[in-house]
Amino acid sequence: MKIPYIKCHGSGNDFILIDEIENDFGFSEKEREELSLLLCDREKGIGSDGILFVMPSEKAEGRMRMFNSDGTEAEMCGNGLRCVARHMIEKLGKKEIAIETEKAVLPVSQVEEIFPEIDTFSVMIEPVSFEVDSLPMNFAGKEAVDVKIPELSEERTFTALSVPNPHIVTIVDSVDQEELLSVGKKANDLPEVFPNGVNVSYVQILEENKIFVRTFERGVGLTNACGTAMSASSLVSTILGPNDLGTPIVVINKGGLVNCVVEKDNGRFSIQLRGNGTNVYQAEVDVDLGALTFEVSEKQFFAEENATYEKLEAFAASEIGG
Ligand SMILES: N[C@@H](CCC[C@H](N)C(=O)O)C(=O)O
Repeated sequence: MKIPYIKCHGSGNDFILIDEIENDFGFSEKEREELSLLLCDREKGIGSDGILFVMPSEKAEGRMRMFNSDGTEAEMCGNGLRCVARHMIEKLGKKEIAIETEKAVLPVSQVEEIFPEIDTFSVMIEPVSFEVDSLPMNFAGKEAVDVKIPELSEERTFTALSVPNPHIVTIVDSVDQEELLSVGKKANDLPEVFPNGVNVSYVQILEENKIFVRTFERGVGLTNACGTAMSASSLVSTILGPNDLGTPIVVINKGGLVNCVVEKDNGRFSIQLRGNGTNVYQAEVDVDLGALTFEVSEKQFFAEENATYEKLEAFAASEIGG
């Protein structure tokens, strides 16, 4: 089976984008899982944090399904949705469209650049819920806001929320990557507390409306950035920290930066996530799922936009002294 794909990223969170509107491959659920395991592998595969399947929708201009590198499907993917938004916006020649995701039809648009020369896409992150049942999380209370989870850490306090994939967020003085790795692994090996697993983020407040976020992603591990995690972290650091509602929060990550605007309307939170949707290259992969082998054609790189993105990356690194 020959599958054209685009290798793309949002803040260095990288994906293989497969357009099933252009080509109806008729993948089974098992094939989606197998493709993710085979192609996302960093050593033997193409290498990526996940696959974005772009499909037709009856409710919107397109539909996104996102599979993590371990073959599991996520309810939502913020960085991935920006890449899908860019793909569909360019394809349809419109600036504002809607994309169906597992839990909601979400508005996406091309907006003012958040960094010089970086085409910027805004995606709505919702529904948002602090109810522990929405993750799900087994906890003695309706919500778990700024609470200890002794199975994970004796010291830290976490806030649980779904956006709508499951997240826990802790605010720290400085991000200890080794600790995050260990806590992330523990949290995803704790079905009695998190039956469906959970994304774990450590947030450092750099100044008012500027934070640094690192995330251990369910189904992947430590990634350069996670869009839903940066959105969840912006909301938590608005409620528990110095950030403001309705104001762009600059979120620095290992792969760049995004802006998040947290809004509250009739008691309900939503977050606008704004950032890049950068294409790295396009190619075709010839996959034999029976033999679990594949071959990639010659790659056509998007050299200019990648060179431009390097400037944003360098700026973001300088913001955290890297
Ligand atoms: N990196 C994504 C989130 C991908 C899904 C996540 N690992 C999960 O299983 O919930 C993002 O940018 O939001």
